[in-house]
Formats: sequence, structure tokens, C-alpha cells
Amino acid sequence: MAARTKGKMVIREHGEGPAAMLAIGTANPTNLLLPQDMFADNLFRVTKSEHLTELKEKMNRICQKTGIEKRHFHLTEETLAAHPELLDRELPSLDARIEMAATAVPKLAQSAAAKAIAEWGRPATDITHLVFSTYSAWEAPSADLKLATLLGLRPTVCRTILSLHGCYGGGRALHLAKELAENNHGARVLVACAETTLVCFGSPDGANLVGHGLFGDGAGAVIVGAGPFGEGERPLVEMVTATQTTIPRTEHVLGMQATAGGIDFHLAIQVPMLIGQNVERCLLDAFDGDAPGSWNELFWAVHPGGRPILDNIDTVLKLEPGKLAASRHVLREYGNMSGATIVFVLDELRRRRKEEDGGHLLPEWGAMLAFGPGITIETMLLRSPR
Ligand SMILES: CC(C)(COP(=O)(O)OP(=O)(O)OC[C@H]1O[C@@H](n2cnc3c(N)ncnc32)[C@H](O)[C@@H]1OP(=O)(O)O)[C@@H](O)C(=O)NCCC(=O)NCCSC(=O)/C=C/c1ccc(O)cc1
Repeated sequence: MAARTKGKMVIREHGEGPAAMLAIGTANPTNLLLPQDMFADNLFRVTKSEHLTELKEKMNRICQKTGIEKRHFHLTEETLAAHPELLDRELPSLDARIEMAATAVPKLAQSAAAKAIAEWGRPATDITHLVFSTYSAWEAPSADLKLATLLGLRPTVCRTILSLHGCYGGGRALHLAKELAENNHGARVLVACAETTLVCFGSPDGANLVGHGLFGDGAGAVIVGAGPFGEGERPLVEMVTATQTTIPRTEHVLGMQATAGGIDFHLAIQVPMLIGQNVERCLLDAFDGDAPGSWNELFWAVHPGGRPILDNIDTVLKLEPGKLAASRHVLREYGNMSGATIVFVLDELRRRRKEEDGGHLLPEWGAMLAFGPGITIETMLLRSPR
């Protein structure tokens, strides 16, 4: 650790790396829980679209293929009845969506963060940095300040909001938290990710069915710090190295666009294939010449962006069945909650490690992968202290 002196003062500049995750919390809105096999019926009924029978059949086909069983949502039928503009893309609805998200997003993040802070065991005022990721921040000051206020963080907490990183937002926030913790002695970074589909909800059309079938609402929070660790602090997972890669010439295949009628998502059909074709190169770069002989030597925390993405990763990395079980479990139980999803996967892995995954010892070393617009791939090497 680097240390300088100024008069009698010893200035410690760096934490003792690598940084580690010290606590994890997750939360979902309690407003609405929808089983996936009822999703199409519900969507077409509340949006008065039942006459679009072919579109509804396609929505049902997509829902059946997602690998999702249920999802949580903030938006209820009552809210939709009070805001008919959310159903008609031709009507301006951005103001209403921004206003709803301004309250819902920090509150959802608060629920997850409060759990992480309680597990960590230290007062919220010991948090030195906050990194907040969401695709629903559309004002300034933003959800990061609201969350800091809701949690009673100290006025000197250093806040950063990551906006519109989409599904790799959680990976990016953890990457940044690692760098903050390792470069600031004693730093304790709260990573918070909160996503709600209320910004993009609308009547089904030919372009938005996959987004409707895939995305759900949720929040995840992680406390990150580097050594020396305080009394009671226990590293859950070490964050050994982190890299970010952008797949060249793929900026058009994945993205979102703010319009007067709400947020439009674009998910091209090639996304699962492109991720499959590029993921091994990202891993080899992250391992920097020190990759294991088989990817099965690792445990895996992969953003479950969609079922075919996980299938393609299984295939190209020649993973044994069950290696992506935590990701498939999260997809099944919650859907794709964009940037928050990776925190749910880390939490599920931690739960499985506690139970030693039904008698199987999970490996010491692991890899985290998160994908989003760009196409951007965040890769982090992890180590679980024994
Ligand atoms: C469940 C799907 C939709 C279908 O499963 P399948 O195994 O491909 O099954 P099929 O090949 O039988 O396809 C069923 C139907 O869906 C259609 N389809 C199949 N992908 C498509 C398609 N991307 N379009 C539009 N029709 C399709 C397909 O053409 C077909 O239509 P049809 O023949 O009429 O039944 C599956 O492809 C899937 O999960 N795709 C989504 C993968 C994906 O891009 N995930 C997003 C990863 S990145 C991420 O998480 C970040 C997002 C994000 C970004 C920005 C932000 O700000 C925030 C968040």
C-alpha cells in the first residue's frame, strides 16, 4: 500500500487490493407479479389489443421460448387506467414516465441497498462512494442523490450516476467500484442498480414484442471495499481483474431511444449470435495469457440477457450442464432486469456456495460477464476466498 507523510499526517492513498464484494442485496417491486404464461393475455387485455390475434400468438410463442416463469413489475392496471397516454405511442407520455420513475427507481434501489447495508453490518454513513446505474434516470439531480438521501448517506459521499449503460450497467458499476475501492484507502463503495420497465411499457407492436417478453423490474446493491477489512467485514468474492470490450461495428444491433411516447428498445435478432462469437476472446483478454485449460474449471456469473445467449455461451465455451445454473435460475424467476440482473446472479451464486450447490464444491475462481448496448461486454475475474 502506498503511503506518504505530510507533517505528522500519514496519507494512505490506496486500498489493499484486489477489491472484494462485502455484502449483496436485491429487491423487486411488490406491485405486480406476472407468471410468464399469463403475460400475453394480460398485455393484450390491458392495452385493448386483443383484436391483434396474430401478434398475440407471436407474443405467446416468444414468451414460451424465453426460459422465464415469472416477472415483477412496478406498473399496475390501476396506474395504466389513470394514465391512458402510456398505452398509445402516438400520445406524449415521456413526462409522466419520467415523473413516475423519479420516485420508483430510487425507492426500489433503497430496498436492495438497505439489505446490503444490513448484511455489511456497518452504518450507512461509513459509505464513501455511491455508483448508481439505471436506464431510467432522466433528470438532474438524479436518482443517485435521492438514494443517498433515502439511505442517510453522509453529505461527502462521492456520487456517480451511470445512465443508459443498459444491461451491462451492473457490470460497469462493479468495475468502477473496484477501481474506486483499490485507489482510495478505506473507501467503501455502494453499487446500486435499479431498473423499471415503466419507461418503455406500451401497446404491443411488431417491434417491441421481444422487449415485452423479456424485461422485468428489479434492483441490486453491492458493498465493495479493499483491505484492510474492518472487524466483521468478510470478503464474499474478490474482484481480481476487470476489462471492457466493444464488439466493432455492432452499435446498431442493441439500443434504446427516448421518444415523446416513451422509450423504444431495439434488440436485433443477431444479438445472441454476436455475443456467442465474441465472448471467448473477451475472456482470453481478461485472463491475459493465463486462462485455464478448460472453462469448466471456473464458476460463472453471466448476465442472462436471454435464453439463447446462455445457450450460445454454453456451446462456445463447452460448459458442462449446470455451469450457468445461477443465471438460468435468475432468468426463470425474474426475467431480464437489465443492469440489476448480474447482482441477482451473484447473490444466487453466493446462496449456492453456502449450500455448496447441492453437494458440489464450487470452484475457487470464476468469471463474470455482462452485455449491453455497444455491443459492450464487461468481463471480471472473480475469486471466492475459501
Ligand atoms: C425468446 C426469444 C425472443 C426467442 O427464442 P428463440 O430460441 O430465438 O426462438 P425462435 O427462433 O423460435 O423465435 C421465436 C420468435 O421470436 C422471433 N424473434 C427472435 N428474436 C427476435 C428479435 N430479436 N426481434 C424480433 N423477433 C425475434 C423469431 O423470429 C420467432 O418469430 P416467429 O417465427 O414468428 O415465431 C430469444 O431469441 C431471446 O431471448 N432473444 C433476446 C436476446 C436479446 O437480445 N437479449 C438482450 C441482451 S442484451 C441486454 O440484455 C440489454 C438490453 C438493453 C439494451 C439497452 C438498454 O438501455 C437496456 C437494456
